[in-house]
Amino acid sequence: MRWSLHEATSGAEALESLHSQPGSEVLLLDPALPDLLPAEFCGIVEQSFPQLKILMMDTATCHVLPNSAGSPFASRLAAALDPEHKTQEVEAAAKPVEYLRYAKDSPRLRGVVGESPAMMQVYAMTHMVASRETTVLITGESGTGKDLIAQAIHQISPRRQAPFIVVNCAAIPEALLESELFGYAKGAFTGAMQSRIGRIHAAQGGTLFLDEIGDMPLTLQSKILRFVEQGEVQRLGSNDNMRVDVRVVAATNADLQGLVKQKLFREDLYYRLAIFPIKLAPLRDRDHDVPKLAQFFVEKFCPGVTLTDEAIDALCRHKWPGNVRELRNVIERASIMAGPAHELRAKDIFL
Ligand SMILES: Nc1ncnc2c1ncn2[C@@H]1O[C@H](COP(=O)(O)OP(=O)(O)OP(=O)(O)O)[C@@H](O)[C@H]1O
Repeated sequence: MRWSLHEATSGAEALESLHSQPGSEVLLLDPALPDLLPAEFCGIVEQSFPQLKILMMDTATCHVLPNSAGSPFASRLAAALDPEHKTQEVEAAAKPVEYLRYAKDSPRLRGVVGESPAMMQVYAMTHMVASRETTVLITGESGTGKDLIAQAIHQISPRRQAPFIVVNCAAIPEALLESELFGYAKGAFTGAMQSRIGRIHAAQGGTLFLDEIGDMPLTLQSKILRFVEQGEVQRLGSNDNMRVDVRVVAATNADLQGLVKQKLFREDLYYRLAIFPIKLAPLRDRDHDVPKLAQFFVEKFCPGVTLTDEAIDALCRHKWPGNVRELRNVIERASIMAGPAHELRAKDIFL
């Protein structure tokens, strides 16, 4: 049987390589990564590539560490790699226990509520990536908080003093999106009386948040790829390439991989954006967060008012197809329905 082998010199490079080689089976990890803690790295791999078996190398001895393989193939490889055959009987998969501990201790993000394991992992990953230049792709259903996490990444990054520019790719008509993003030179089209910089330029030194990236027209994607990869932008109607220093965070609720398969989204752009994916779970899968979130929104819309136990029960029973946004709207409405009362009751809540 032939194997193909891909080498990476950093955690980010390894993640990029894994994304571009779907179906990879085994990862041989030298834990001395230059950019990520091994526990961080294992946590990301666990989330994005649950099928992948990790073999951890002991850098000093070049042995594969015991208990680090989880499939017959991984065990065979471990045995073949380990001259003293120390790992022939290894069984358990490399569970990122250390990583989960790290996630539990991770500081919260300002204005972001939730203590479910899924949110703790989001906090850990946000803190991990914020200080770097890495492109981040935030995924999750509508209303799960992608926008909020994108802002948090910027707020705790070294770029926080510079602009955070949001472009909603679905909200800007296709014909205008290129000039909005890249700007235009005088005379580029009828009505272009003077040159204008685009939103990419406006984010100089800061972060550009490309929301609903799945709606980026195919015709513009190669230009976006060039900007993300090389930091170069070309204004509409101009041949000059201008260099920019902008970090990109993208978000989508679309199935980007599905769009790639349908040839509606460029594969190379997908892999470039998805170097560091952060996935937000739907609220129905983290229902422990519902009471805290509800209380948070009550404080926002009617400070000092409390939620009755029946109201909390009603909220916890709901499945929240619109996720946190729906919960926010329900509490806003309930706070109006309750009038001057000191508590929000189940009958004030319309689901
Ligand atoms: N964990 C959270 N804590 C506090 N507020 C939250 C949280 N998640 C979402 N929200 C709030 O819910 C609303 C929707 O969140 P947001 O706009 O970030 O979702 P989204 O995933 O970007 O949605 P869309 O895909 O529709 O753009 C916002 O008012 C946001 O502040």
